[in-house]
Amino acid sequence: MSKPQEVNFITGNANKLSEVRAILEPTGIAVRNQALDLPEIQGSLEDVTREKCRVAADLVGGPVLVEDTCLCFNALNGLPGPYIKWFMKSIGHEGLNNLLVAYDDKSAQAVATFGFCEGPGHEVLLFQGRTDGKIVPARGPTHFGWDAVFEYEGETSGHSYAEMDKAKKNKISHRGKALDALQQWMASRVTKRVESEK
Ligand SMILES: O=P(O)(O)OP(=O)(O)OP(=O)(O)OC[C@H]1O[C@@H](n2cnc3c(O)ncnc32)[C@H](O)[C@@H]1O
Ligand SMILES: [Mg+2]
Repeated sequence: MSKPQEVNFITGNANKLSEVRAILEPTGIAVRNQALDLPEIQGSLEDVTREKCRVAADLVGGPVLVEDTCLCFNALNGLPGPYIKWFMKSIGHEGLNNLLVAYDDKSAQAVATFGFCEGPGHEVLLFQGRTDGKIVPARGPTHFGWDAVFEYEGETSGHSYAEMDKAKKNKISHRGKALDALQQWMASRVTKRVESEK
């Protein structure tokens, strides 16, 4: 019998946690949580997550899952990117729109990069998901970060993330896509373990 699947998701963000639970738990992966304040270095999206994950594994002394979210404006060569949290805090939804006033190109990409690490000293594995959209004046509930100013650019475009119901957002979101990749990797790991136990 293979062990039940579980991840210890290290985040202080309750909205992220509830999306990760809603996406992973129906696939049979239980999600535990520890809210630790992890350092977020300057660097590429991948570097930020890799370092966050390495530190989390050291602090916890066991397997951890972390995630870092970026919002990249194409007209600004990818900025604010990993610094979106600080931009949101200091200039808010209106400020994010104002950053693009001088440009016709309002397109943006939401990027989630998850890092999984077995424990201290182990390699960090990355799982990334990207969703295209554009920056619009805020529409819909404003309780989760920049959800209200990110308009999804897919089949059901015309809706901001905040205007979508959760199931819909999770299906097409940067986070949903990254977790699909994580879940596939976890499933293949179980298959390998079962084979090796035969
Ligand atoms: O503890 P951690 O996991 O680091 O949680 P955090 O809130 O610090 O999150 P990040 O460092 O990844 O910063 C990303 C910022 O983007 C926001 N954010 C993350 N995912 C989002 C989503 O799906 N929709 C809207 N805003 C989001 C989040 O609230 C932060 O302000
Ligand atoms: Mg953070």
